[in-house]
Amino acid sequence: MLITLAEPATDQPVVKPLQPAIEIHGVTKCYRTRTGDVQALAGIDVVVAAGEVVALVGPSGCGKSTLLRIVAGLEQPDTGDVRLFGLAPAQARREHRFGIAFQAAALLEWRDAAANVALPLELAGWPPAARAERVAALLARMGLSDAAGRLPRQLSGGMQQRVALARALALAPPVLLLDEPFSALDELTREQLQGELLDLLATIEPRPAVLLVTHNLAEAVLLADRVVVLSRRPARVLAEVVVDLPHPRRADARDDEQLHRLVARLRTVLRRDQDEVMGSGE
Ligand SMILES: Nc1ncnc2c1ncn2[C@@H]1O[C@H](COP(=O)(O)OP(=O)(O)OP(=O)(O)O)[C@@H](O)[C@H]1O
Repeated sequence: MLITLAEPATDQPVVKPLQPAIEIHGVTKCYRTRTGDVQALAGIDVVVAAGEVVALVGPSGCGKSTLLRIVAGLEQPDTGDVRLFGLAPAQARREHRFGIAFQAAALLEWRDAAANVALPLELAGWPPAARAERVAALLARMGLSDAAGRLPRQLSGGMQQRVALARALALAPPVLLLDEPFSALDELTREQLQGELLDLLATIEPRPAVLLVTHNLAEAVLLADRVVVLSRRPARVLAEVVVDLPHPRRADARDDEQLHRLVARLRTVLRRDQDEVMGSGE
């Protein structure tokens, strides 16, 4: 079944069909700390097409979240340029061009599930009746209708992440930024949510472009159309691997031999990078 989570927004400019969803060009970032400079990103170029799912993988601390935060306009790059459908991140945020979800669901603890999902709609000035209808549809889509009135602390970790995803999707953004959305969950719940995200992406029309940060290689391959492999810090792009598993994908594709082969390929790229560092005596 195809569902339309996209509400016709009156003030949303038309998106040109061939325009990339996300363009990251020559982005560098250095954090200045009391104990010295931390060079996080060393010239990153990544382009994500409309409707494409791209996973960013790399060693712990290499700069994946930094890059995602720069795309979201939460950090400024030192050099380089980021555009979402041609807009700078701050403008893209004002125009509700992206939704974002993090590892910790980051829900407002005093608001129930429905009110958390409603937040972006409130900020965008939706009238109460339209808001309520939209929130009910989103909660139903995430299997959370019975939990609408519960506070975050009354929800399991998986349910909290579902609420966070529903909130990120509330304004039907054409871009979804996901930073380790499932990594705080136990393995079974994580697999369950991966399956739900696959279903969601297969049924949302039009499909949003997704930039997904994960350190889990199997998750990257299962969910993404393309995996961008970042090096150890300062991060640069080591490889881009196209995931040619068929669509629509189901969660049981995780047992697919082709998936395992792709994971092995990613691991080889990362290991080679690691070995270079060891070889250089660092
Ligand atoms: N605000 C900050 N100030 C100083 N250093 C920072 C800041 N944010 C991140 N860093 C440093 O920048 C580097 C990249 O961090 P980042 O969180 O982007 O990596 P990551 O690849 O997402 O890590 P992980 O996989 O462990 O989540 C790390 O060395 C981190 O300690």
